[in-house]
Amino acid sequence: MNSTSVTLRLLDKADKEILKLPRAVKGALYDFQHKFKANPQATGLQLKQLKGDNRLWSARINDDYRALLLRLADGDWLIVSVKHRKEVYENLDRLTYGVNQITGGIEYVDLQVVEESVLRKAAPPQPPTTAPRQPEPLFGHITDQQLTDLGVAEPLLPVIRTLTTEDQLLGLIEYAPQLTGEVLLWLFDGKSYEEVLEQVTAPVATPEPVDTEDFQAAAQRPATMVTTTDDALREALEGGSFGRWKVFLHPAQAKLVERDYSGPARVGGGPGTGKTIVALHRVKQLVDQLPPGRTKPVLLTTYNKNLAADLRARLLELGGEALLSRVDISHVDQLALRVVREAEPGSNKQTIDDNQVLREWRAMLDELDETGWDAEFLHEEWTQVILGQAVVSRTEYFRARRAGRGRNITRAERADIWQLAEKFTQRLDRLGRQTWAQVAERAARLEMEREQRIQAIERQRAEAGGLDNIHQQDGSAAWLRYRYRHIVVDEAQDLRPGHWKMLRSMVARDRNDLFLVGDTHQRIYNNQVTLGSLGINIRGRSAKLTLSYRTTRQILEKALEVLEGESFDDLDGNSETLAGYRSVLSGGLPELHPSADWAAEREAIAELVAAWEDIPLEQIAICVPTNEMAREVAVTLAHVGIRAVEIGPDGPRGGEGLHIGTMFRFKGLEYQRMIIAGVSEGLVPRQAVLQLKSTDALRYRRELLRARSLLFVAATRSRDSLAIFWHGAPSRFLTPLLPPT
Ligand SMILES: Nc1ncnc2c1ncn2[C@@H]1O[C@H](COP(=O)(O)OP(=O)(O)OP(=O)(O)O)[C@@H](O)[C@H]1O
Repeated sequence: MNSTSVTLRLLDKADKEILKLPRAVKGALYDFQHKFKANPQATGLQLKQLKGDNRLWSARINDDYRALLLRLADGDWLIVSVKHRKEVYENLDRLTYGVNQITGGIEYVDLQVVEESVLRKAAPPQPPTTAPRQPEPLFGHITDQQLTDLGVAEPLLPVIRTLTTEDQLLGLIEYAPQLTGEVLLWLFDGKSYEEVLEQVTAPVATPEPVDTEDFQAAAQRPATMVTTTDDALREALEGGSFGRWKVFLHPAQAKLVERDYSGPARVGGGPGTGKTIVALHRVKQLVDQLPPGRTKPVLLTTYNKNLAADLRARLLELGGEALLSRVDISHVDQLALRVVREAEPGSNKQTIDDNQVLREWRAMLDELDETGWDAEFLHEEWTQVILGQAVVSRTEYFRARRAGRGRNITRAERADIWQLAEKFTQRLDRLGRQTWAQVAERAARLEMEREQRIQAIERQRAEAGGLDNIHQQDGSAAWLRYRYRHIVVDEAQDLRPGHWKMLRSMVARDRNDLFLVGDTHQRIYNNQVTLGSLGINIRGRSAKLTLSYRTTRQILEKALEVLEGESFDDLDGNSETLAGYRSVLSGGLPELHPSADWAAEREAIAELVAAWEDIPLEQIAICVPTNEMAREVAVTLAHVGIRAVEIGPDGPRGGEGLHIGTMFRFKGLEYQRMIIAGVSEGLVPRQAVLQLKSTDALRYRRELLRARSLLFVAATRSRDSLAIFWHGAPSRFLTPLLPPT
């Protein structure tokens, strides 16, 4: 057989089995796959068909272990399992495989293994006290036909019928195909057949009719989660660093990554559903389709520096230096600043953050002895209405829309605000400072002008029958063209209107131009936009991910309660929900820790962290409402010898230790264990927000929503466990989590 024509793939879940193998066997498996690809018929491999089956084969890894392989076609093999020699032939009739009729993906089930796993989780027999009650089957209300229609693997139906406890169900799910697990858990959580069909099954169903005998076609479908790359297999064998996300995309994720979009596309979805993962794979997909070159035609951007650094690290993991060399990774403010500096090379203005801007507003109001307006209000009005709508004159400001701004203002008040805003702009200019909102708006204007020049050149070129007119080019003599071929945006919910206008003008309006991922439930910077009005039309190209890979079901349920009663948008003026949002991960309920006062709360936190001896410190994070509280917790921890590093705007400030910071800092991050501290009334939300209730009802609602979203973001950073601390009265947001009084 020709060695180059042999493909060897590894089925999802087989890699999990492999991770558990003894070290020596892993090494042998690595050698095995090389030998197999070179020549499956080599005598040492003892490749043989299993009795009574035309597709299942076994091959020798070493003296004791065998690989079980499906022969998909000539020279096309799929490893479905690795087993001890003795177990291969014992329960042959219990090994089943097939093509799922709904997803069209290949599924492999070892009934023996599933049943053992269910049994391990079964409750020990109870001593006969009173007449034992027959436990209710978990899925008595659903027919076999319904389960198969939902995509449950048929061979598992008899075992599913025996399930009576959640533990048994979790035992089954560990070894069942992915979709079976998702469907069963969602039904177990009380969702109806129709809901599951719509939210779990339909998104992964294959549109074309499935030929269940065509294994080769099935292997190509996203629902068959396989890896063929050597690197991925090697990493799996080495354990530890193996990132499953690099290889086994969920079919719903894969569809979004691979699709050809006729224009801008958007992917939403709750925390931990893999939006960032999808964005990274999308970048790779786009680069793979470009001709080779030395430029960076793809932009990957996100909200802040810390997150951009994280994207860079993950993209490097996914595609190595070759991929990185074609991608510009910048956070969106940095990008805007670059554009502004390019246009004003001599300028050395200092760019200041929101806190500094507010201090400047206050200082100015004090100097003017102006008590009629508060700094926060003026800052927002200036940023969102004046800068946000590029208002340049008093007359324009009189006409400007103030939707969503809360209290109405009279004409006289508008005149007053305009005057203060002008004074403020002059003051910043005089001080040699600018705000990030100003930078974003300037960058947007510059890029829009640039785009107009490009379009004018293109028009002229078209008129001249495709010939270039050198005089139309940039002063630098470089060809003036769009900065990027494709733009991918993470954390899209927090970008400002100026950012969007800038990005829109940086890429030609073409297929696959913009790809945005984000979750408006996690919006924490009050930058609500309607993309359509900013020239970004996502209609018909919007999708949602629903399966969380990070947060356990128990934490997810509680985190969602924090948001109850609020409504959210889809970045385009319509509403969006987290319907279908779920997890197949299971763990403990969030722990609740009340204390009498702040000092006692800090002691309690230190005590809990000290008890987590076996957890690496970098896998633990504590988030608190204010920077000062972060410092105070760090001091208390230091007293008991626990090192903490603060997360600043650019990420952790050096050194090793657990991470500590305000809730804002945890956007986009994840930890094994998470502590949210200081969740007291008056701190979450801040007292100042509560005071708005009587003065500015709309702003009050907006700030309340933002505070909820912050808590939601914090709560969904944890993979395994979440502990919530407070002192005095608990935050009003915790009410649904507290036991009824
Ligand atoms: N297909 C997958 N296989 C394995 N792990 C995955 C997969 N997709 C995502 N994950 C893991 O789930 C976690 C969350 O993924 P990611 O950060 O992309 O989610 P997100 O939707 O961007 O979250 P957030 O909105 O909270 O920032 C990560 O640890 C990631 O590695």
